[in-house]
Amino acid sequence: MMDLGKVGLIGGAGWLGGAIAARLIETGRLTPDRLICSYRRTRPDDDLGCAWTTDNVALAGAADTIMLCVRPDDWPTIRIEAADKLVISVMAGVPLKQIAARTKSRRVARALPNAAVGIGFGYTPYHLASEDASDAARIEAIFKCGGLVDRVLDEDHIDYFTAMSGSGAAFPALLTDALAAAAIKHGIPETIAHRAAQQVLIAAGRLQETSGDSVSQTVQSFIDYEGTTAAGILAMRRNGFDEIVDRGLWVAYRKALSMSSGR
Ligand SMILES: NC(=O)C1=CN([C@@H]2O[C@H](COP(=O)(O)OP(=O)(O)OC[C@H]3O[C@@H](n4cnc5c(N)ncnc54)[C@H](OP(=O)(O)O)[C@@H]3O)[C@@H](O)[C@H]2O)C=CC1
Ligand SMILES: O=C(O)[C@@H]1CCC=N1
Repeated sequence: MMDLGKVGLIGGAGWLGGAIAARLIETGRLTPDRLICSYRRTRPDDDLGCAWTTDNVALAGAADTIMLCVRPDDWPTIRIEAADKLVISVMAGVPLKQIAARTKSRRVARALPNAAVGIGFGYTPYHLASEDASDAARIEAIFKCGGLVDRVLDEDHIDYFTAMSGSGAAFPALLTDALAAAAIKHGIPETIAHRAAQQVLIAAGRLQETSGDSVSQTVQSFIDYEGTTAAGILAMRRNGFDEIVDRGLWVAYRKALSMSSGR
């Protein structure tokens, strides 16, 4: 197993930073003495056993790999020097050139996990500025603790994935909520409608995982059946379902691009 050295998470007390920290320890990928996390206001009451600090400069000095897990709005307040260290940002929108300029590191990467990394079902695309194979292996070793990982060669694709897979359960939940709302409108009691819709969502993920089919094949097999589901799918598509999803992701992607001051 690759030795990751010391890993420092700036913003390790947050939603995503906390999920990554917990996963690194729970899977045994890092021993607690190899993990340093920083917080701003409140030290989390956790049982990870890692070191906690409010001093990001000290964290950057002690860590071999530094992960930036603060909100894009807080990025301007982070002043660290990290020459020769691997710096991985999970921040939405902040471009690599800004991260390299601010940290003085040439070993910079962007990764875009989603919150499901905390339960090992995340998806993390990453983009690395250099061709350094050992840095790529290091990034993959970190994020494979939390699910699937892919390298993308175009930084713009990280911004697109910020909107798409970065939203994690949000868009499937949105569809599920719409299913429940439609059933409620039809007169089905609220608790039953939500219970039914939620079970459909959970089963969809599990079936997809075990069937070996792609989602396109799943949709097509229902269309080919030519029953009630096919009628519903075709009506949703005729009414702009695909265009609405495409438009929503485009707006979220543009929002990601707008989240950094320097672009
Ligand atoms: N949540 C998600 O699913 C995803 C998030 N991201 C990205 O990950 C980043 C973090 O998001 P998320 O975890 O949701 O946000 P949170 O607000 O939950 O966490 C951010 C954390 O950073 C802390 N923080 C801010 N400034 C500092 C500082 N100077 N030193 C130490 N800690 C600091 C905050 O502390 P305090 O509470 O005290 O302000 C907070 O605990 C964002 O850039 C986001 O775009 C990317 C993909 C998915
Ligand atoms: O909603 C957000 O801004 C964060 C970043 C990517 C996914 N969630």
